[in-house]
Amino acid sequence: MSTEPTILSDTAPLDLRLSDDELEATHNHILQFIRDVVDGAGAEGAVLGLSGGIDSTATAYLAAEALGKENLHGLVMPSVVNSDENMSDAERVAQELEIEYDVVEIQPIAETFFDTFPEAANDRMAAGNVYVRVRGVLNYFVANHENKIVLGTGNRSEALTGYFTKYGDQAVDCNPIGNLYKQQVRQLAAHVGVPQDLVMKTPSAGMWTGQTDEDEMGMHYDTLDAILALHVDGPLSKSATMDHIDVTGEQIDRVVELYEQSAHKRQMPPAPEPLDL
Ligand SMILES: Nc1ncnc2c1ncn2[C@@H]1O[C@H](COP(=O)(O)OP(=O)(O)OC[C@H]2O[C@@H]([n+]3cccc(C(=O)O)c3)[C@H](O)[C@@H]2O)[C@@H](O)[C@H]1O
Ligand SMILES: Nc1ncnc2c1ncn2[C@@H]1O[C@H](COP(=O)(O)OP(=O)(O)OP(=O)(O)O)[C@@H](O)[C@H]1O
Ligand SMILES: [Mg+2]
Repeated sequence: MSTEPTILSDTAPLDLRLSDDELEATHNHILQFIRDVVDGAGAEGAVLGLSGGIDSTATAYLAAEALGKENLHGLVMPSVVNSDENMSDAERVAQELEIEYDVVEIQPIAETFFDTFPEAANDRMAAGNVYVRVRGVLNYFVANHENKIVLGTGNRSEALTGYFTKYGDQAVDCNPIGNLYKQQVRQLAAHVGVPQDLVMKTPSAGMWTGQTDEDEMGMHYDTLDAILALHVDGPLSKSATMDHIDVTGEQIDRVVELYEQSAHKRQMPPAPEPLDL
């Protein structure tokens, strides 16, 4: 088992960290994946949004290594709901990696949407999703122009719970860390040299002031990861899961509910079956 000491919380019900060999194999697999997607698209590199959070930071480190720093373009896109700390961390990541980056203030763009439907502008979720979707449009604006692909930063924990904005941060060409639970994203990030303060930063979708993933989902990522790995992805029944790890039936039910309610986000938009006319 890998020895990084600070990836797991003290109360983590399950240690999902990869062994050193598994971690290095995963690292190389993701580097190759990024190169394959870019080459397969005939593209000249990649664009990604930098939020100062661990998912985009880890993805940026991996992509800079896979593609070369000159082929990665970062967009830092602040609005009134983003903390200055996160935005300066995002710039710090770009500067540390020596990649090209732009800071694009998206508040005026979002305000145009809010002015169009003022009655929706005070709806925290609807308005928050506007920020997320505006970022997606800008990522593709730059990518189209520069013959680059858009790198997603989604991880497995988010994908299985639907914890992303449909056609927002999920509007991407690939998700290099998409098979890693959050705990494993932190582990891989530390492994590729991401500074420790970013590795252990509190996750936030940055859709409204003070939002954190764990408050909104109602549980710590280490608990979520454990239930996903054993019960949603894995074969253990609810009772067997409760026998194995220190989680409640309510927590398991909540995760299953998130998983089932978000099925539509993991599929292409459905259409009626063709009629046999
Ligand atoms: N059964 C169904 N079949 C087909 N479509 C269905 C549907 N149920 C809802 N929908 C559609 O989906 C829409 C709701 O989905 P959506 O628009 O995504 O919005 P929603 O899931 O309500 O909100 C997004 C969630 O993702 C979180 N998030 C967003 C962005 C980034 C991050 C992060 O971690 O950084 C987290 C955010 O905090 C929030 O909890 C509905 O308005 C409807 O259009
Ligand atoms: N202000 C922002 N500027 C640029 N990109 C952003 C911004 N906010 C979010 N994003 C993009 O949206 C993605 C999804 O956000 P998400 O919060 O899930 O990831 P994160 O911020 O990288 O990590 P964490 O989940 O730990 O906060 C980010 O990884 C980033 O690519
Ligand atoms: Mg974030």
